[in-house]
Amino acid sequence: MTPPAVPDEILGLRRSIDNIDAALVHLLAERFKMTERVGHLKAVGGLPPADPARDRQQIDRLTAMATEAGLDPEFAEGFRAFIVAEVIRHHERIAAEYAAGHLEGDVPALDTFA
Ligand SMILES: C=C(O[C@@H]1C=C(C(=O)O)C=C[C@H]1O)C(=O)O
Repeated sequence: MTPPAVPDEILGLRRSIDNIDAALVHLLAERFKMTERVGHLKAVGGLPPADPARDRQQIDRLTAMATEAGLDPEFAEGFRAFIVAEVIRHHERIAAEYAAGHLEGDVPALDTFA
């Protein structure tokens, strides 16, 4: 049996969902450019990849924002933790590259328009 046709309203909503997904991908790409540079600056400055105090601030801020926005704060925290875990992996790799002498002290310029 063929399923019923997808109603026009759902098709319209999907166009907006696609736009939002595109914005999320672009925002995440920009965020990773910032955190990549933070990773270089931390490695050169002798700072550890993870910063639990900064994490605490972000959890408190995002939990409040999510609650205010009507987004499940547990979901928001899971999403934040997922991204930060990936950032910390990047920072550990960058630090290891400096430690192995594969990177010198020149921190690559921030390229937000690439
Ligand atoms: C990017 C940083 O490094 C880590 C990653 C963070 C993030 O992705 O927001 C926040 C804190 C750190 O655990 C930072 O210290 O700002």
